[in-house]
Amino acid sequence: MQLYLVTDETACLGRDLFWVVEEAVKGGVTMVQLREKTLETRAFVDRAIRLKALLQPYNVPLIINDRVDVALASDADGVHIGQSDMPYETVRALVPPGKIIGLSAETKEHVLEAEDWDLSYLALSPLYATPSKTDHAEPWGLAGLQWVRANSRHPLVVIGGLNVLNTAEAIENGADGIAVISAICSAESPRTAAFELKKTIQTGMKKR
Ligand SMILES: Cc1ncc(COP(=O)(O)OP(=O)(O)O)c(N)n1
Ligand SMILES: Cc1nc(C(=O)O)sc1CCOP(=O)(O)O
Ligand SMILES: [Mg+2]
Repeated sequence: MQLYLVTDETACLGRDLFWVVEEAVKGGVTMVQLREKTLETRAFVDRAIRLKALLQPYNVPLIINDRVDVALASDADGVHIGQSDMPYETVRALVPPGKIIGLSAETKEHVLEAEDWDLSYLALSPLYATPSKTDHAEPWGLAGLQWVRANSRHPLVVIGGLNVLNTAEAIENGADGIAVISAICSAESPRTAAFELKKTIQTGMKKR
């Protein structure tokens, strides 16, 4: 989850979502989340199955946002849940061992509660304000990220407003990975954008 692409068809500037994802993976994306907030269930499952087939040859895991049923139906690699989604304990009971479970943390209480849970990663939600998700919580900022790093045992992903200019500071302050929509989906070349982000992450890692 060093470079985690979250999909949003509306951010793809009219280009095919599968093309954008494959270009991004060729550029260095290491995990992909299918995030569909309006798609009906059957179309969501179909899209997940198609995306899984696309990602498999690259060994890039597919995560499904919100919907454990869609993750199971498509044999995705995992699920991402937020604070208004299915509770962690229920997800843990439904998802087979070995699958990825990621959780959004919006507050310090969420971070501390998650210490007892078997998570693959914790996402700081959001690091910075972003127009890509208008109902997001109060941004953590770098001071918040430092607090989470000091108080969480989980791998940390930051999401919200990440781009090539602020990725290094996030990594140097404790993030293990970044998750993005617009920095890749809306880039002229999703492949080049992913390549540049990945390079910045790796440079940031060497500095901590
Ligand atoms: C990697 C990652 N982090 C955070 C979120 C947001 O999840 P959530 O708060 O449940 O909001 P929605 O994305 O469902 O609108 C995410 N999807 N992925
Ligand atoms: C999907 C999502 N979740 C967020 C959260 O705060 O939990 S912010 C976000 C959108 C991130 O898009 P961009 O990279 O374009 O800022
Ligand atoms: Mg959600």
